[in-house]
Amino acid sequence: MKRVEKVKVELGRRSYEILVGRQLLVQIGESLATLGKGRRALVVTNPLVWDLYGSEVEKGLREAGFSWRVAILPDGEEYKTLESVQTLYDQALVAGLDRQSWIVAVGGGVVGDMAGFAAATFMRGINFVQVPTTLLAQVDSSVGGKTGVNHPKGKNLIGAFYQPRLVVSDIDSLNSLPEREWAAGLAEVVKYGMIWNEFFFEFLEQNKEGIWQRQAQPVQEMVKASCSIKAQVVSQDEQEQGLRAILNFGHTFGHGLEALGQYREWKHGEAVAVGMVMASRLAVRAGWLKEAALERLERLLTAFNLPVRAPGVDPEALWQAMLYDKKGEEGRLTFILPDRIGGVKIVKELDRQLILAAIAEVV
Ligand SMILES: NC(=O)c1ccc[n+]([C@@H]2O[C@H](COP(=O)([O-])OP(=O)(O)OC[C@H]3O[C@@H](n4cnc5c(N)ncnc54)[C@H](O)[C@@H]3O)[C@@H](O)[C@H]2O)c1
Ligand SMILES: O=C(O)C(=O)C[C@@H](O)[C@H](O)[C@H](O)COP(=O)(O)O
Ligand SMILES: [Zn+2]
Repeated sequence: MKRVEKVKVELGRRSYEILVGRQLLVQIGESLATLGKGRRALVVTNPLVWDLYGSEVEKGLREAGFSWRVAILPDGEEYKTLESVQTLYDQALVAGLDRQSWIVAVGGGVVGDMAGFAAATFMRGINFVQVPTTLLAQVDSSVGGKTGVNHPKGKNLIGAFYQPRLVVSDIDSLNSLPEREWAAGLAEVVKYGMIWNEFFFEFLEQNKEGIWQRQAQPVQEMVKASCSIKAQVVSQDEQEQGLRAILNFGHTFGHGLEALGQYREWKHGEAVAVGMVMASRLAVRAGWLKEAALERLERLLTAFNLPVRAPGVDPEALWQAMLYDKKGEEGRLTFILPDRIGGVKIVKELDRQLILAAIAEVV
C-alpha cells in the first residue's frame, strides 16, 4: 500500500489534486506551500474535530511558516446556515485575509460546504483547501466544488460551485469516527457502485467485512476509487448541466427526508441510503430495474448498518418536501434511476402516483 495516492480532478485552469494516504494532516502546511500562494489562513472547523486534530494541523502550518486564525463553527447539520457563514466573514476580516490567503476546511461535509461557500464569496473568491476528516467528506463532499448551506425548505438551496485548490484526505483521521458516521459515509460509496461501476460494487460486496472494520488497505482503495469516479464525472460536467446529476442518485428522496426531519433526525448518508432504495424501487415499478438488483443493493446497505426503510414517514409529506429539489424544472421533478447495478438514467417525466406508490413501499 502506497503512503500517498493522488487523484487528479481535470478542470483546465482549475484542476487540482486529491491526496489520499496516511499521516497527511501534519504535512498540510508543506502541501499548501507547494502551491505558491499566500501564507495567511483561516482554518474552519468544529469543536470536536479541532480537539482531535487541531494540534497536528497547527504543527503542519507552523512548520511551513503560516500565520492562521481558527474559526470554530457549531457541530451539526442544523447549523449549516447563512448565519454560520456570516461568522466566517467576520473572522476572515479579523484574520486579515487577502486574495492570496487561504480558507482551510478541517472537518466533515458540513464544515467543508460552509467553508467553501465562504471562500467562494469572501472578496469574491480566495484560495480554498479541503481537509476532510469524515469518510463521507473524503469520498464525496470535498471533491467537485459544490459549496453552500441549507434553507429550512430545502437542502443546499443557497450555494456556489467553487473548486478547492487541493484536497488532503488523511485516512488515519477516520479511525476516530463513530460507527454511525462511518456507515453514513459508506452510503455515498455504495452510490458510486450503483451509478458507475458494477466491479466497484462487487469490490464492496467482497470486502464488506474489512471495510466495516476499517482495515487500512481496503479503506484506502475505496476512498481512492470513489474520488476517481467522482473526479471523472465532475471533469466532464463541472456545473451539473447534464451528467453530474447522476451523483444525485437517491438525493431527491434523501434531501426530502432530511428537510422533513429538520436536519436533525437523519444523517445525510442515512437519508441517501433510504433515498437510493426509494429510487430503485421506483425503477423496479417502472420496469427498468430487476427486483434482484434492488435486493442486492438492500443487502449491501444492510451489511453496512444503513437504513433501507423510513418507518413513520408520510409519503405525501415527503413528496411536498421533494418539490424543492434543484434538479426540478418548471414544477416537474427529475429522477436518477438505475437500470442495472453500475448504470443509471436521468428521467424527467414520471407519474406522481407511481412515485408515491414507490415511496409507500419503502416507508
Ligand atoms: N459538497 C458536496 O458535494 C457534498 C457531497 C455530499 C454531502 N455533502 C454534505 O455534507 C454534509 C454531511 O457531511 P458529513 O457526513 O461529513 O457530516 P458532518 O460534517 O456533520 O460530520 C459528521 C460528524 O462527525 C464528526 N467528525 C468529523 N470528523 C471526525 C473525526 N475524524 N472523528 C470523529 N468525529 C468526526 C463531526 O463533528 C460531526 O459530528 C451534509 O451537509 C451534506 O449535504 C456535500
Ligand atoms: O457532487 C455532486 O454533484 C453531488 O450531487 C454529490 C452529493 O452526494 C451531495 O450530497 C451534494 O451536495 C448534493 O447536491 P445538491 O446539488 O443536490 O445539493
Ligand atoms: Zn450526498
